[in-house]
Amino acid sequence: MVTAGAAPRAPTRPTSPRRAPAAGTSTGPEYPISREAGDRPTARQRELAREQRYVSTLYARLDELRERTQRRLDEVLAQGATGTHQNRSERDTFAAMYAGRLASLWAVENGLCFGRIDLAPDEHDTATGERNGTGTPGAGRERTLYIGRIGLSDDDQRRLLVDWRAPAAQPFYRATPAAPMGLRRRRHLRTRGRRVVGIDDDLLDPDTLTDADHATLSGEAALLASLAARRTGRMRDIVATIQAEQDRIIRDDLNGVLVVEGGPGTGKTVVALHRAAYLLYTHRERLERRGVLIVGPNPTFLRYIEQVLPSLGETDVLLSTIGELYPGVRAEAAEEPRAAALKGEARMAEVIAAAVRDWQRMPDGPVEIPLGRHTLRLDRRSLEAARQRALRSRRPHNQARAVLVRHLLTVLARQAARRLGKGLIDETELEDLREELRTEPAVRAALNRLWPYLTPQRLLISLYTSPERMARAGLAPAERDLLLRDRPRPGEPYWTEADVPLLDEAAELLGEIDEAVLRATALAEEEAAAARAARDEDERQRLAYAQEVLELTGMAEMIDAGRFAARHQGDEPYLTTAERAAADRTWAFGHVIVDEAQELSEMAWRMVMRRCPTRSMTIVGDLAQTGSSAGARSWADVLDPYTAGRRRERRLTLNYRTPAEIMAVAADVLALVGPGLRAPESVRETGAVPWAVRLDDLSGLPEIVNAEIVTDGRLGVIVPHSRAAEIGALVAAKVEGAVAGPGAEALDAPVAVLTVTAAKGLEFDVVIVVEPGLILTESPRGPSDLYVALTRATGGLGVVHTGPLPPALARLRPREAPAGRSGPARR
Ligand SMILES: Nc1ncnc2c1ncn2[C@@H]1O[C@H](COP(=O)(O)OP(=O)(O)OP(=O)(O)O)[C@@H](O)[C@H]1O
Repeated sequence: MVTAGAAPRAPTRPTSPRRAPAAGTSTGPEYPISREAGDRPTARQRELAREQRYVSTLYARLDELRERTQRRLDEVLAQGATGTHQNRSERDTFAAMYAGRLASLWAVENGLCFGRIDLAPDEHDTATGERNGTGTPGAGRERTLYIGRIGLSDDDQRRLLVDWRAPAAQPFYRATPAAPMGLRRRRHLRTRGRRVVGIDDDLLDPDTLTDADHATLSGEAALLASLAARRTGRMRDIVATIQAEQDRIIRDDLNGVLVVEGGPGTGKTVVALHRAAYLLYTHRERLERRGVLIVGPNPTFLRYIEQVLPSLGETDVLLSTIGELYPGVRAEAAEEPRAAALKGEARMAEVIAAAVRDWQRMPDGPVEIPLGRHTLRLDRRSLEAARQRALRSRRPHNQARAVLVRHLLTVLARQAARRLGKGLIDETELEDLREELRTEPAVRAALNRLWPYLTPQRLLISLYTSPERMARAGLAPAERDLLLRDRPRPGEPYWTEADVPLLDEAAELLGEIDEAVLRATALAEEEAAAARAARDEDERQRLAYAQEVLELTGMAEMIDAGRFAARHQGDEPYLTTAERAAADRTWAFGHVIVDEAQELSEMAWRMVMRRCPTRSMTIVGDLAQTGSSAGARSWADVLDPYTAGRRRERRLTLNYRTPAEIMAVAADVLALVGPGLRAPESVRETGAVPWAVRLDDLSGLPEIVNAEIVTDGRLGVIVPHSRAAEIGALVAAKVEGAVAGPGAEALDAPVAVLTVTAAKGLEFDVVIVVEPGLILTESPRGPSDLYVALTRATGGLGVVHTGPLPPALARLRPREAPAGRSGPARR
């Protein structure tokens, strides 16, 4: 997995996941008849032992493949760094291939096999389109296929395990009693490490139930156990429990724009990630070459989801925020939401274009160039003619400069010839004179002033620091005030997330500058300092990554991290597609997935669409959760300009995260977002009633947080933006292990204090929302923000407030404040 703006991270060796206690039966919309397991323990144990034998065979095969791959890798590396360039590059390619394969084989250790389907006699061919399965062979008899994270076969090409993405596995996710797709039974295998610890069966043809079948019936147990499991701070894959409505989206066609809408917790993110894995599996060749990009709302969210794809065996996908999509720029500065909203408006494209044109204006009077005893002169007409030629070339600014320069050098050369007393000169003499003049410092300086080389950074800095330039680019006085800034100061972050699409837009209009020219025109001080800082950080991360990969693949003793990292850096076949794409602004991806897509501004969409000219995209979001004032109000508004109205829309309707008790509260807030909006239906209840505590002041908050901490789980304290620093400091000081603010640390901490923006897309076992009244009123999208905050919990929800409780939260059950903290709870 590669994260943009940072060096790629190595897939990590999975650790043992936390397992949920078995859950009881419930009736879900897509699930067939079910009964509680365990009433015939002996039959059940026999079944467990049978499955254990099979699963052990699979792990033995996995071990064998790992050993084999490791041996091949060792052989390639043992050849050493000798031979021709071609030999070396072939060896590197093989080494990369084996190292990648090895990483994938390690990544599937946990939950290697999680399911099995039994096909009714003679039905298997039509149901699966597959020639063979495993288990009992022979025509006219029941066939069994085991489903797992990857496909495995033995040395005679007999299939042992079917990859969950293969067509043969589809009935495992889609079959229902009404449409059994040839299945008699679907079995979920629960494993701990390599041990099979549980079996849950869905019988799709109840008429054929045998006595032994009764022992393992349990229906939705696998799903409910997974939903009730404690959160670890990292998203897990759901490969064992994908639901039918989700599976249809995961396996949807690669081409065209697919929009997936759904309320909070409906699995949009997790489905999008499984779709990426499915598409890579099904269209491997196309997508491996062009790559897959996943855009997420913030770096913390990307850390939250980054393990999902490696756990599905896919490590070569680029994860990026909008702010990280411009190579070499770190968008780390904060800015006022109003400024960000303005920068996000589509008309900024015209502003940037006007800002470029502003640099292409010619002076009103003539330009005089002293040259020894003579002075050459470019009059207004020649200047304008040169400019028109450059514009007519339709090349980007930095390339069109060559057209203008050539024209003006010709004018100057003719003039110089006349001054030197030469009459008509031929083409060769003219060329010689042009080249001579080109190297004259005075000529170069004059041409540079007329049409300078521009980097996107220089263009934007010159715009933001000059009200005159902003006015000429079409910005109104109030808008200029909003955007006006000082020049960058060394060591201080300058670029904001909303600047990135503008830099990208500018880069399109300006075009590349020759490397040599860039060096010669010496970057501005601050740009050079920023570039150096970025390079040092990249270097540090690259080394850390290299070390991780080497350890993972057992190569650490054969090659040092520095050399490995250097090889990654160069233009070597060793670079993965995602790594190459991350470094190339103009890379066109084979498929782009945008998560929390409602947050993207119009300018951000322009940038994302440039990365995906084929428009093979999955767009995932919920308009009711839009928090950014630059975000979307309708999909048609943001997508029609690029898709000509052609897009497929799918809806997810069930909420797997938030229990019904919490959704009832959230639904009242959703009504404030828009009348008629419907919250998704929760698949479970917990019996825990959401509560509210009123305090006189927030000094009592840490005590409440301490009382709610979940053993081995995660608690999120969600706070208003304007009070984030103060409340974060208070909780971090008084609650052990609490972390204030976003970042990987917040994900790993037992308690994280976050704003709604930072908590977007995340989830916690328990959530405490602080000062909901302020969250509602402090931004124009306040109701959406509060809706997002309330729907982050998988278990408990509490609200702590000092002012009156907003009427929309009337369903919360009032709770006593801790003794001495305030009087009795009141509304
Ligand atoms: N089929 C499933 N099996 C097990 N868990 C699931 C399933 N579908 C979703 N979940 C779980 O539900 C939770 C919510 O999923 P996810 O974060 O993808 O939802 P979302 O629609 O993106 O939510 P939001 O819009 O609020 O960010 C996650 O913990 C996810 O693992």
